[in-house]
Amino acid sequence: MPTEHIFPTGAEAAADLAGRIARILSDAIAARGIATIAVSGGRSPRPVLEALAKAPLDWTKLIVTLVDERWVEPSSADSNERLVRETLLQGPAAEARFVPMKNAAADAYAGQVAAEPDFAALPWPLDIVLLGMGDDGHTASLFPGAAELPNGLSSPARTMAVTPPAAPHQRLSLTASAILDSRHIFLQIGGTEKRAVYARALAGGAVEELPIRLALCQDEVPVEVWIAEG
Ligand SMILES: O=C(O)[C@H](O)[C@@H](O)[C@H](O)[C@H](O)COP(=O)(O)O
Repeated sequence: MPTEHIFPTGAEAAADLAGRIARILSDAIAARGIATIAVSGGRSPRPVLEALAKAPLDWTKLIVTLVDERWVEPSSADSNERLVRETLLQGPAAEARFVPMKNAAADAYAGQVAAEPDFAALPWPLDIVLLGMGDDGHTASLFPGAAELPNGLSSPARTMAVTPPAAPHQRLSLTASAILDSRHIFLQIGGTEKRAVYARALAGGAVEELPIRLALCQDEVPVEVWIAEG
């Protein structure tokens, strides 16, 4: 059962989440000399990443990567890499080592072949995986109905390529096993629709129906959820 942190607004939830992330990363650096975080894209993480960038961390000891990426140029407004560079990797935080997902391959499938060694070489388990969730219950780029979903849920690889059934761009994504090879999973949700999907996911059922269940319906990795009521 996840630990829930409920706030009236998204801004308050984001500020609290950023503080929690900073404390865990600081403890990881103190304990192991290095800390790793994989962050999601989309709209929700922006205020968290902007607040985290201001945390007084030894950024030279931090590895930042992505939970998933749209197969677009990093200059694209749809790029998760661009989101991270514009929000988190600013000021002192720009000293962090960033491991991108997008590479020069023509598509996400060739891109996955090129990216996998870089992700396999990360110091697993990751300290934090920051997830979001779509209204369809997807997380990362593990989309219900995607042809690649069964592989994404079972593969021992760290990354997978996927063509979402109803979202733009091919994607590169962490697999379920990579997401679960972490010390902390944090999920950020807000709004009525997502809170309803979250409640359905918690009630149990097939992970293929609501892939967020891969994180919510397991007891191996501690999961905390930041819920904005507004
Ligand atoms: O690349 C992406 O789109 C994300 O990684 C994706 O999994 C996201 O977390 C959800 O789609 C929620 O997105 P919002 O935070 O924008 O609602």
